[in-house]
Amino acid sequence: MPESVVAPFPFSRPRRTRQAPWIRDLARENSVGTGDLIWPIFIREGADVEEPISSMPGVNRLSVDRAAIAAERAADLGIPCVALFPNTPRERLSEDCEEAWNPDNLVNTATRAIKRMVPEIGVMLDVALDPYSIHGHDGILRGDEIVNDETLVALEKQALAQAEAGADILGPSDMMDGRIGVIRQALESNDFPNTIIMSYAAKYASAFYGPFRDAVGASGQLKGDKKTYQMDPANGDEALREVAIDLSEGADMVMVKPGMPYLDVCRRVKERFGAPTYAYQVSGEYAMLAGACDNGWLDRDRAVAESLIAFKRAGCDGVLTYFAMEFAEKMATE
Ligand SMILES: NCc1[nH]cc(CCC(=O)O)c1CC(=O)O
Repeated sequence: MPESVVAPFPFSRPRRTRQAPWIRDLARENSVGTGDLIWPIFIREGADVEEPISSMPGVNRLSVDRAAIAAERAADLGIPCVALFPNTPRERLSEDCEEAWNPDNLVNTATRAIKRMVPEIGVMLDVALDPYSIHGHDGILRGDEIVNDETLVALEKQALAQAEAGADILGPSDMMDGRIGVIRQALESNDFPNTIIMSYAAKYASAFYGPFRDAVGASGQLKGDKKTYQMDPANGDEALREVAIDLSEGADMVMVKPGMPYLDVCRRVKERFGAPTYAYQVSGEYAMLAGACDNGWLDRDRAVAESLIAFKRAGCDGVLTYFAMEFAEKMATE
């Protein structure tokens, strides 16, 4: 930040540059557009279905065909990328999570369907085992431990199946140690040199993921918490170490998650590394805002826009947000 030189009042009157829309436009430091957004979509089984998620009013689980149509609409509105999350049928959950590397699982099938219908939109997939495990954890459970290195073997298989299906960005969201290096090595050795890795680098053990676990059907199962692998919300320096590790292992882009309660972390990450930096405005943040808006306590359009510009102001290059479509639709009509 350049040191600001400010004249004493009345020579300095900050209100001069706020007096009318044209001068506010001219003085504005940041902007957020549809090109900054990644839209997360929940995928479910079946055909021609859209199923509401009660803890995320306004968000639906879509069948693969509906997801492809939605992705086409997103592309038309200028959204560059969608992120897909599966609501895996119960009978496909297991201890070993082999559904995660099934080439025909929900997200891989949806990726192929979207890439066929809308080749110009980016598709991002989460690399993590929680939507496939019977216990809802992001790794393999042995006794009461989430075992790191055995999980890496599973994540590698999952990542390769996703790259094979045509995913453009892989988003390891599991917080195992060493996973970026393993996945990058596997991609290089298997002729996927262009697959992008957006690492969930600073991912906190947060209360704000509750509605997501509902959406993917993992809330019932989860035993205990994720504190042995996700970060302590009290820590900031540790986030910088996590980001440093992931970049040094070959991540192209990094993410901070959740978003709004961690804007300080976004700022520090961007300033320290200058890498492409993203925030995930997570399900609980969506639920909080949507709930207040639905009750008439907040003006939805304004609250959503303000929440998104905050990420840009904090230094993020983009945001994963469940508000992406409504924001894009609003922008298109303005
Ligand atoms: N590893 C899975 C994953 N990927 C994205 C989210 C949360 C997204 C959201 O809350 O919107 C989670 C949940 C978790 O870690 O428990």
